[in-house]
Amino acid sequence: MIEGLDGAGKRTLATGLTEALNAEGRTVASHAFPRYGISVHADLVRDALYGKIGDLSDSVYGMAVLYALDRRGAADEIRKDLEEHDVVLLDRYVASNAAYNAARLHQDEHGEFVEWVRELEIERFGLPVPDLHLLLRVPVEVAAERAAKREQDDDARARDIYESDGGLQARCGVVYDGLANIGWLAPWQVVDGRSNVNFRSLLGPLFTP
Ligand SMILES: Nc1ncnc2c1ncn2[C@@H]1O[C@H](COP(=O)(O)OP(=O)(O)OP(=O)(O)O)[C@@H](O)[C@H]1O
Ligand SMILES: Cc1cn([C@H]2C[C@H](O)[C@@H](COP(=O)(O)O)O2)c(=O)[nH]c1=O
Repeated sequence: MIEGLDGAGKRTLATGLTEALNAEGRTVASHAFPRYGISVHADLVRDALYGKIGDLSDSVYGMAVLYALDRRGAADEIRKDLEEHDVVLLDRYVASNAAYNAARLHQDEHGEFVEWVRELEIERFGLPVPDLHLLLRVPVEVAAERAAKREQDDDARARDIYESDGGLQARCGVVYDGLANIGWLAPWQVVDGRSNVNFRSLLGPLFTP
């Protein structure tokens, strides 16, 4: 699973890893969450993030359930991919829901919230437990600069309410670090994303989490 702040470079990392794995003769399946344009739940997430569904986005638990329903719809496909491919790369997964939405709550509520996300997505929805999280860590300012650059390259991609909230991104970075420290749900490997990532150096950890 590739995790990190908005604009951290997750999609770039997923592409680089896929190329490096293919060059080693490994087959790769990949998915990115939310699955905009693929799932009705993801499209509802997008509408909420752009303020098109009243005050739905104010509800931390409501948003988390929508993200989780999007993933639940992909569970069978992910399980099939796990059988048919050497590696399944997911650009955001359950940990995104824990990190981003915990970051919208008071710090005292974080522990209870991340446990609720685990219980909802893994136990009730039966989503596969990841083998490894790759946390692409970059300073918030760098992630924001990259997100802004990407916006210039693709003007159809305006910033959503999470992306435009620098405070949220900073708190989310702190929650991610906490999840990585306790090895939440699965092992975590922190990847320094400030400069170019050496994709080949990550192939070992992918097979020995
Ligand atoms: N290591 C890097 N150094 C410099 N620029 C980078 C690096 N990685 C990615 N970028 C650039 O930063 C921008 C955002 O990258 P990318 O789309 O991969 O991020 P992302 O984490 O998937 O974003 P989001 O979560 O918002 O979809 C792109 O313009 C990309 O080319
Ligand atoms: C999958 C997922 C995502 N989020 C948050 C993280 C981002 O700020 C937005 C949208 O994701 P994108 O990478 O910008 O397309 O949603 C979340 O809170 N919970 C999730 O499960």
